[in-house]
Amino acid sequence: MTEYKLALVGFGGVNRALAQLIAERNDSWKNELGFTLKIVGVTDLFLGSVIDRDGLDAALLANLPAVKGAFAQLPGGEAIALNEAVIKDSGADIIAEATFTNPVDGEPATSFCRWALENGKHVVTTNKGPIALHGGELKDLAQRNNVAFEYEGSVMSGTPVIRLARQLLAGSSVVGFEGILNGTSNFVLTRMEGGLGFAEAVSEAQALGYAEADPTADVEGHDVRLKMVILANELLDAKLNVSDVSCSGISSLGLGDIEKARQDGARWKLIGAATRHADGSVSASVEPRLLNHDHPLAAICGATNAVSFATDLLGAVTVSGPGAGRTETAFALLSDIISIHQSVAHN
Ligand SMILES: NC(=O)C1=CN([C@@H]2O[C@H](COP(=O)(O)OP(=O)(O)OC[C@H]3O[C@@H](n4cnc5c(N)ncnc54)[C@H](O)[C@@H]3O)[C@@H](O)[C@H]2O)C=CC1
Ligand SMILES: N[C@@H](CC=O)C(=O)O
Repeated sequence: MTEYKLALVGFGGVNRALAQLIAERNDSWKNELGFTLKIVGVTDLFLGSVIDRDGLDAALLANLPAVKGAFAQLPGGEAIALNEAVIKDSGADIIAEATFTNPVDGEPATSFCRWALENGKHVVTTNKGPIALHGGELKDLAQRNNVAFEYEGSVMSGTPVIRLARQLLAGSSVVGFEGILNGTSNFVLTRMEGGLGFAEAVSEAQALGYAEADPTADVEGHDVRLKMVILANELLDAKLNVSDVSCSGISSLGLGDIEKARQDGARWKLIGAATRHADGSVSASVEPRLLNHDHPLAAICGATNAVSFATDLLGAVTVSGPGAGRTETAFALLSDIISIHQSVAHN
């Protein structure tokens, strides 16, 4: 039976939910997936760090109080985040990176990924910064070190949209896509349709674990802009930088705009769209759009996301599913680990 040793970098909503899944389901994964997971290290700026090469108790970790320096309560634990030691010296085969997304330079997560890959460890991450800003370099580094760099959760949380489009739409010539790619802003717009104020709706999204550490990234479209770069570079063979994607968010929409749209039989949605042109160039944008009720994306409500791929051979192929959520995003990390297991087994 294969057992992968896992180190968790960042222990907020997503990696804590992964620890919970491991606590609840590791035994059943033996038969269902052909492997089990052992957590050998965890590190977090707020909670501190802990390493145990024999394996940490996943249930204990998942239920640890979220108080500063909490890992110091555990045998061998420290109140400070020894990120480098956990990544390089815990004996992990796989690093699950889920620290905050930095939309400016992707740090410190990009350095965490580099350390892991250079040291021969697979990386699974839900963090958009390293991929959107340094994806090419990290993919090359992974290849040179013969390890995997997987990031399914970086777009549409647990909905497997990257792998689906890359693998199952291969050969269908994807020429563009448009979608609702931020759970928080879609949730906020939906709650505002119910009469809730903007600020209250953002607070709810934060409490539910959907929002970024700084929710400005959600409501101003910056988060979708990173996702557009990731998807366009992955699927349209684009070489987009963040600054190539025009971007405006939903913060200027008030309850009056939402109500007016309702009376007109329409809905405001934050839409990311990308197109490959005849000369091979790709353009992409993020902006609020007024969609009539018969538009396929108009019915997508709450933290649900959807993306519609325009293909040469099939026409539009639309996928919808969770766009945010702790457990949903932890599932994306699991799906990355499954993919690593399948390629290890295949090779
Ligand atoms: N929550 C969601 O629905 C989704 C989240 N993501 C991405 O997944 C990542 C994690 O998300 P959450 O767990 O919700 O965020 P979170 O804010 O709950 O957790 C992030 C954790 O990283 C820790 N951290 C920050 N800087 C650090 C450093 N230098 N060293 C070690 N730890 C550090 C923080 O203390 C915090 O506990 C983010 O990049 C987010 O954008 C992606 C898809 C969906
Ligand atoms: N804050 C993001 C989380 C997933 O990327 C969102 O709301 O979509």
